[in-house]
Amino acid sequence: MENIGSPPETTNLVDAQVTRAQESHGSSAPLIPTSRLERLLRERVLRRSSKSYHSLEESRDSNGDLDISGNSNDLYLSDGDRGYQDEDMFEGNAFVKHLTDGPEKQDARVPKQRLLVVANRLPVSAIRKDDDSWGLEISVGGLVSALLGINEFEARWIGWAGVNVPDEVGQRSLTKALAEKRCIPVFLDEEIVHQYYNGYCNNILWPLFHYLGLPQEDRLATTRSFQSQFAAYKEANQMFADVVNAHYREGDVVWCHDYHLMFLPKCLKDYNRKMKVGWFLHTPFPSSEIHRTLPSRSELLRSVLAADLVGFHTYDYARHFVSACTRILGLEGTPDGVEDQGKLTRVAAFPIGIDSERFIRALELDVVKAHMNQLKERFAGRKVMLGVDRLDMIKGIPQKILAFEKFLEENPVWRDKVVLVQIAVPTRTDVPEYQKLSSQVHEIVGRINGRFGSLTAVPIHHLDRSLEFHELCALYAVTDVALVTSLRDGMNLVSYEFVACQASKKGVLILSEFAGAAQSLGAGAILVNPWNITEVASSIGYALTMPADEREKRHRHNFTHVSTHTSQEWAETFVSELNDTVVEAQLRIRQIPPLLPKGDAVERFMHSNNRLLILGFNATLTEPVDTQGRRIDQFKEMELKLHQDLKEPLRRLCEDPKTTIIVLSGSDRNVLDENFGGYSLWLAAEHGMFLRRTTGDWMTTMPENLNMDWVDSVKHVFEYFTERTPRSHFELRETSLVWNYKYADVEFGKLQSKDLLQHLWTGPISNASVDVVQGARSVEVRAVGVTKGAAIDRILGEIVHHTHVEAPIDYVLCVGHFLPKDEDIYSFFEPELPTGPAPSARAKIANPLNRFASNSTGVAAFCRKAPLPIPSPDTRANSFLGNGNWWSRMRERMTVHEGSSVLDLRGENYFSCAVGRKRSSARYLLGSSTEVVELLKELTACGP
Ligand SMILES: O=P(O)(O)OC[C@H]1O[C@H](O[C@H]2O[C@H](CO)[C@@H](O)[C@H](O)[C@H]2O)[C@H](O)[C@@H](O)[C@@H]1O
Ligand SMILES: O=c1ccn([C@@H]2O[C@H](COP(=O)(O)OP(=O)(O)O)[C@@H](O)[C@H]2O)c(=O)[nH]1
Repeated sequence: MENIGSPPETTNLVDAQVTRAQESHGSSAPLIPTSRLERLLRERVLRRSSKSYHSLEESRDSNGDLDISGNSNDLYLSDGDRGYQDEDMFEGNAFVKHLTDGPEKQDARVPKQRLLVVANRLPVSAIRKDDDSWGLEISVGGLVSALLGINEFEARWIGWAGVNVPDEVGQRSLTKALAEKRCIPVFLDEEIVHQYYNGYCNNILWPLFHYLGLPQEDRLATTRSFQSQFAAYKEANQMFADVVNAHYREGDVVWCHDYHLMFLPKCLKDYNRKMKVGWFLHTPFPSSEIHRTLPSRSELLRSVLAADLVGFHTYDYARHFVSACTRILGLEGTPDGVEDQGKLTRVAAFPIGIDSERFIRALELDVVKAHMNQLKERFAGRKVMLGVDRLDMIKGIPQKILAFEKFLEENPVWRDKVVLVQIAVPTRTDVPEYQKLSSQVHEIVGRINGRFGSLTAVPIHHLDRSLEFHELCALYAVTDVALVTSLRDGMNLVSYEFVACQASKKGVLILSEFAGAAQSLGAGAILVNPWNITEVASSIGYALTMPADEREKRHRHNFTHVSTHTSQEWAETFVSELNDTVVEAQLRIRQIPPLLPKGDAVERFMHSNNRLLILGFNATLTEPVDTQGRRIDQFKEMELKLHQDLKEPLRRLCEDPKTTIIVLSGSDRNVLDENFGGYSLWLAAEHGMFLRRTTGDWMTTMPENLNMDWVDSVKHVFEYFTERTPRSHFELRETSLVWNYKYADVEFGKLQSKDLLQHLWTGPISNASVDVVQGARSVEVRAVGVTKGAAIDRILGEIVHHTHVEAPIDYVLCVGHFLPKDEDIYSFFEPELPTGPAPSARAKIANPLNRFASNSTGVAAFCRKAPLPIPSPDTRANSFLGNGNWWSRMRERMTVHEGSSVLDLRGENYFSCAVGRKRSSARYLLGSSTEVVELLKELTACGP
């Protein structure tokens, strides 16, 4: 497994894993890996040692001797039904062996985890023989081949049997026949198959994901419109989900496969959010620029993101997916995956492999040897070149044949010394594009054979059918040069299988650089661009004449890879990562503060006598912005406007004599004046640097000697980057500057912000007393120590000074979408809060009395003895420089005054609440400003 970035440490999880590993392996050795990487390494070692033990055990015959013939693995599809040619495909196959064996025959030492594999296609396709009798044939394709290698789990396979079964009798009998193979059918009727499989899957998603673009929408035929095909796609996915839900048992792992089932993770999680759901894509995931052309682009991405773990064959595909989520959905891409409101979907690369042993063992079988002899005889005196592909436009079959033609054209001496055997397995034959391809290939092959063939031999042997397993192994083994020219290919297992069968011949692999396999077999193969016919033709010449020692070295390299990166390991790694991801997510959730208990907040508000509401502005009291896949209207969004629905409740709260409201914002005075000028409340602009009661004038709490000399040069840097970063902008405030790249291209914006920071640090602010505050998509430069938390003590002092306090403040609600730097405001009221992000602890503070709570004598500490003087500029400067002197002095002066206290706050009457954030040091969370509106409405309902 290759993570798309460096993984975080997960010690608790690791401990659990280690304990599990120790238990299951009976080891008492101290295994204390501290990171995910260490754990994976450790598990790999354990898996390998356990595997060699198991394989030794399994390959011993009854006499205890080693049996490498493979004959002990003889398998068949159904009792008394051993006549199908394809049953040989199951030869030595781990999954089918597992499918065939009952649980009682499994290894009793370690209970296996139940795995529900959900793929469009079952490993077997059904053929109806009679009303209630069925023949089962192995399905062809890389996905089936790979998954057949799994035997570590107690697996069930859920999928479509490739046949329409409209009648109940047939459905019942097929279900029964498949149950013996541990397969569970999803019955799709003809119309759904037409729209979902032929239509949306194979006519839209498949070409798009392979960079062939979208087909023209056919407006005249409703069955060929995106809309109806997408509707069928969703319907089919829901049908798969219904079957999964019916068979799911708590603790099962559900592994969804491929582009057919992108909607499935969401359907499953909607039904049961505790289900462990993984999704793996077997095709490439294209650049986000391609994916964004798809009309249902956002819905599909969001549905996939419902999974816990999302896997791809290569790092490139994973990167493209993350990039599509950031660019199209506006979500955060992290080194671990995609984050949405604190929920992380892990995204990683898990390159698939094959069950190499199965191929190696097969070569020892007499039947395979016999096939090899026949082939050698048939092609005696000629070098054999081989292509094995489904007849699919992504496989580049015409390009391959044209390159071969060019080679023959340019190298007449080879014309009777080489043959190209092309196995083109018919596939998706109901899709018109595939029908066209078939005619095109036949036409080219005919032309070339006519041109270079003789009475006794033709240069191209083209077969429009699949081969049985033993024939295929024999063909791989006698081949001199394999030719894989996919225009795009998720992985391409044919290249792996060829390598596995070449232990003695050490033939050459010519491999398209656009196949996922190029990442793993690129070192030993000759990589080509299949579109460059000249290059492929010359590579053919090079391969055919390659010296033996070079062939040997190249082969050894690839053989090592193929025999160590098996499908088994691939599946085990994915499932083990999925298990871990779920545990990690649970740990993460525990660290997220709970939602604000609104009822409690309202109830306590109602029973209090003097309430203080501290409210942020941006994203707290403004209209929510929907970035979920919609184009952001930058123009509208940049103009901060008070939420329409908030106007009335805010007005009523302001009229309440028992409630004081402060709007505390980073925005400048004008913005606050425009929005709140008509209300009776306190405004604290620029993080509290300016303060006014709306009935009075602005006061500046800014120290007179505050050095702002840096502003011009920072402004210069910000201007420079704004000019060079389309759709970024900057705000020049009186005490700070903010450069915002929220609307710019995410990745470019991030790069530019790194560059900008470097310019700042090495230039204008290198010696200035400033703080640089990085937001999710912004960089702000402020005078040092300016934070909302640092300002609140001064603000309170001013308010106390200007207000006639009849009863002590006994209720505080502090709500905002604040930057981490400004979250010090939350802890201002509870100094015993731990500084680290451990909000769960916050909810259960042992001492309900905070710093302002009554002391043992019942007298609050925050009381005024005498009128509070406005601090001098010097003392203000101290306050803003964050040394706390001013505050301590003020507190010293605020002792008992005629027996009444100014603030008497108990822990349970304090509600700090972060809006639209998951990671916060606030006690509670609210989802968005819409929920703030609801809350304030409920508070007004309490009446004055
Ligand atoms: O089921 P079909 O429509 O007949 O198609 C057969 C399979 O084709 C695709 O295979 C992919 O998976 C391979 C294994 O990961 C990979 O090596 C190859 O590059 C892919 O093309 C498809 O993704 C499967 O779902 C189909 O079953
Ligand atoms: O006559 C054939 C030809 C091919 N295959 C199998 O089909 C799979 C093709 O997988 P690949 O990943 O190369 O491409 P896909 O067809 O999945 O796109 C391989 O496992 C082949 O062994 C097969 O079973 N019978």
